[in-house]
Amino acid sequence: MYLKTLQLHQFRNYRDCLVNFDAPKTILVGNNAQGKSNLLEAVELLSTLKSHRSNRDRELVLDDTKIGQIKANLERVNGSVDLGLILRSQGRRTVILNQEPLRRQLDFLGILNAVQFSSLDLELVRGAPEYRRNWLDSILTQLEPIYAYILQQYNQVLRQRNALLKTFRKQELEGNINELSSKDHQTELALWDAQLATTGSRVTRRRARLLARLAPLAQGWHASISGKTEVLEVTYAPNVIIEKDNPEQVQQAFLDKIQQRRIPENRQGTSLVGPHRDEVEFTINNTPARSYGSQGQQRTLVLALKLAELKLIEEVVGEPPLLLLDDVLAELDLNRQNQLLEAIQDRFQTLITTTHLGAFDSQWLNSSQILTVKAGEIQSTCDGS
Ligand SMILES: Nc1ncnc2c1ncn2[C@@H]1O[C@H](COP(=O)(O)OP(=O)(O)OP(=O)(O)O)[C@@H](O)[C@H]1O
Repeated sequence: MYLKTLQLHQFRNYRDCLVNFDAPKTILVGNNAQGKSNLLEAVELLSTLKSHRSNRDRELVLDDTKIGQIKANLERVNGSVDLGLILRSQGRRTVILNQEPLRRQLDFLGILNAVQFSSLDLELVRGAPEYRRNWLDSILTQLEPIYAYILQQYNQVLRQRNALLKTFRKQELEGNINELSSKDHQTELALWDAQLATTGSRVTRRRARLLARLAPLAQGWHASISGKTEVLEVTYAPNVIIEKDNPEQVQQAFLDKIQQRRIPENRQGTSLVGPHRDEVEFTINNTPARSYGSQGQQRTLVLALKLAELKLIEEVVGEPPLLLLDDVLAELDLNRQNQLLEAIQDRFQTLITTTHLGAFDSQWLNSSQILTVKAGEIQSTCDGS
C-alpha cells in the first residue's frame, strides 16, 4: 500500500499542511520539537485510531482550537481509498471512509497498515510486561480488526469482575457478610467467572497463534542481523496455559485456574487470572534478553521484532504495510541500517524522522525524498541544498 497524500488541519502543531509523498522513502528532518513525530502520529492514528503518545483527543487538537482533522489518500492493490478523522477537543471523533462518516470505528481499522519503530520500542525488551501485551494487541488489531472488539469485551468483564471482588472484600473487612449474602456473592461471581473465561480465552488463543507465526520470523531476522552468532527464542508465557487451540479446553483451563486462585483473589480483591497477566519472554543464546542483553543485543532484538511484524502483516494482509521509523535509523550502526535497507528495499513505503542526516548511509539519502519540518510547516529540500 502507498500513502500518496497526508493533510493535517489543526492537528498538534500543524495549522494546515499538505504532504505529497513522491518516493518510497521519505526522510523528515528538523530540530527537536518541530512536528516530525506529530506527523507520524497522524499516520498511526489513521492506522489504529490510537496514539501511543496520548489517550486524549484534546491534546491532539491544535492549542486554542476545537476541531482538528487528518485526511489521507491511500493507494491499495484494489483501488484508492480516502481516509478522514475528525478530532474534537471536547466530544466524540468522526471517522470517514471515502467521504462517508462511519457508524462503527471498527470498520476503519485494518485499511492503513503500519509498523512503528521508535526509541520507545526498546521498552519491548526492557520494560514491564504491559508493553509486550500492548505490542501483541496492536499487531492483532491490524491483522484482524475484530480483535479490538474482543479485547474491549474482555477488559469490560475484567473491570466489572474486579469491582465486584473489591466490594466483596470491603464488605468482608467491615464484617457485613452473612451466610446468605456469601452465597449470593458466589452465585454472582460464578457468572463473571464464566464470562472472564469465555472472553479471556478468545484473547489468549489469538495471542498464542500470533506468536507461533511471529517467533520464527523474528528468529530468522535476529540470526541474520547478528551474523548467525546469536539464537533468539520468543516464547509466549500466558497466564492460563493452553495445551491445544481448542475453545472448550482453554475455557476449562481458565475456570480451573480461577478455582485454584479463589482464596488469594478474594483476599486481594482483584482478578489474578487472565490474559491481563500474560508475558512474552525473549532469550538470546538461552539468557533472558531483558536482564542480561547488552544495549546492542537489545537493539538487534527490537529490529528483528519489527522486521518480523512487517513481514507477517504483509503475508496476512497481502500488501506491504507502511514503516514508520521515529528517530531510530540514525541510532542504528551502518550494518543494521543496511540490513534494514535490504529488508525493506522499495517494497515498504517508509517515513523516517531524524534531527540530522549525517549518520545516514548514502544509499538511504540517494533513494529518499527529503522534507524539512520547521514549526509545524513542511518544505521539500531539493537535492544538493
Ligand atoms: N495540541 C498541540 N497544539 C500545538 N502544539 C502542539 C500540540 N501538541 C504538541 N505540540 C507541539 O509540537 C511540538 C512537538 O513536536 P514533535 O513531538 O513532533 O517533535 P519532533 O519534531 O518529533 O521532535 P524530536 O526530534 O524532539 O522528537 C512541540 O513544540 C509541542 O509544543
